[in-house]
Amino acid sequence: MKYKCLNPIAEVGLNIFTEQYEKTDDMNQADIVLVRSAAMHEMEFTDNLKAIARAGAGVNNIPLDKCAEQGIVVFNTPGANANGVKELVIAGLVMASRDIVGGVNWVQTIKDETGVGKLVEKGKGQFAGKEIEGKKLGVIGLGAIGVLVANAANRLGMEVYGYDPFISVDSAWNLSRDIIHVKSRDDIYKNCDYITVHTPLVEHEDPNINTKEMINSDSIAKMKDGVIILNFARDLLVKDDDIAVALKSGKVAKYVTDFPNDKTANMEGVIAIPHLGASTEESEDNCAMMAVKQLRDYMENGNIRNSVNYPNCDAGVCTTAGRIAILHRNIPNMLSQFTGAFSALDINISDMVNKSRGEYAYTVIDVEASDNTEVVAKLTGIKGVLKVRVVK
Ligand SMILES: NC(=O)C1=CN([C@@H]2O[C@H](COP(=O)(O)OP(=O)(O)OC[C@H]3O[C@@H](n4cnc5c(N)ncnc54)[C@H](O)[C@@H]3O)[C@@H](O)[C@H]2O)C=CC1
Ligand SMILES: O=C(O)CCC(=O)C(=O)O
Repeated sequence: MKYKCLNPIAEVGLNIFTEQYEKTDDMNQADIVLVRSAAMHEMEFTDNLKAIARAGAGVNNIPLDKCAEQGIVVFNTPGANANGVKELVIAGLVMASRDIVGGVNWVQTIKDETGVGKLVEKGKGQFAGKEIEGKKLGVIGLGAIGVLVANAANRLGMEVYGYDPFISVDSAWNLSRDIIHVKSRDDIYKNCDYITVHTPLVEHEDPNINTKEMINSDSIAKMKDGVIILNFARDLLVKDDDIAVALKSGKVAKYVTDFPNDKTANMEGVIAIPHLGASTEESEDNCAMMAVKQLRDYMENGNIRNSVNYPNCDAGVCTTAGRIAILHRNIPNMLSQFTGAFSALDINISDMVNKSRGEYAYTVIDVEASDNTEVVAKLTGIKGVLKVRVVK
């Protein structure tokens, strides 16, 4: 089996591949792809491609529907880089409150003069700031990162407000009881001195689901004067032109972004970090290991864990002679056609697992026959079947 890495993937993860797996530079030869932030929307995928693993959380660089249509399972690695991002968000809170960046840059301008120590004591007043303790922080999106940020800020003495209409049970369990749970984004906007966004980028007509450009002139108008906004999620969550106006007027005191672009990189009042949230040894290792383990389980057993376009499915390890995995549409009458195809060829089904997610479904069938070439051809011809894999 061949794998291609579209971005550098930590060696400790790639080492989990056995000798059954071989690295390729040719996308057309790849059975599986590992990716971080590389843009995949314009790529064409061959029938050979079976799975893509995003070593990270955000999957907006991957065409999920196109992949699902081609029977390509897309995985991500939820939570594996959350601590790395949390730590940088805390740094962002402090950097936006104390002019650390301005001060450090200023020292570079005086470093060759004599009496630097005296100059520092004389000039440091221009970089004085505020403390974060006692201030109000609003966290929009209480997933793996948002929960860690909320709890850490709370431990640093901030009063933390959290908003997430789709919060998972796990996140709810992990959230400190001190976090003030609010029911609308507006409650965050009107109350908080600092606002940090930790949602995926979602474009949707329902404004409660949509996150694209959720920070815009309307939402900013509802915020406190001098608010500080942090964006370690995706640049398109914030409308750049609106933040520019708000920074100029002082309505927004600072905008900290991990996603500088042509506009924000040149904006006064912006602290621009070059997408370093997950760039730690630990996060990169965690993501790579999780991605490779999930890919191997899919390739070797047909199991799906942490997919973002197909249902999760655990069929365990196959103990019979053969295992066939079918990626198909979630429409009526599929299972009866599958079992009919096997019975027409007199093949006994030992076990079957069927799972669905939205428009797509996944069926794993264990059989007592070891040569399943004929039944695979039959299954492939069924309307609504997107891909058939012989796992064993
Ligand atoms: N700067 C960086 O290097 C990194 C950035 N990210 C970005 O951060 C985002 C969040 O990452 P994780 O916390 O790991 O993901 P996650 O999936 O654990 O959490 C996302 C949370 O957002 C919530 N959410 C979704 N739509 C919402 C809405 N309309 N309003 C409020 N909450 C909403 C979900 O319910 C979920 O709890 C990722 O999608 C990615 O874009 C993630 C990792 C690294
Ligand atoms: O791989 C990276 O460094 C980017 C991490 C990220 O943005 C994500 O996981 O969503």
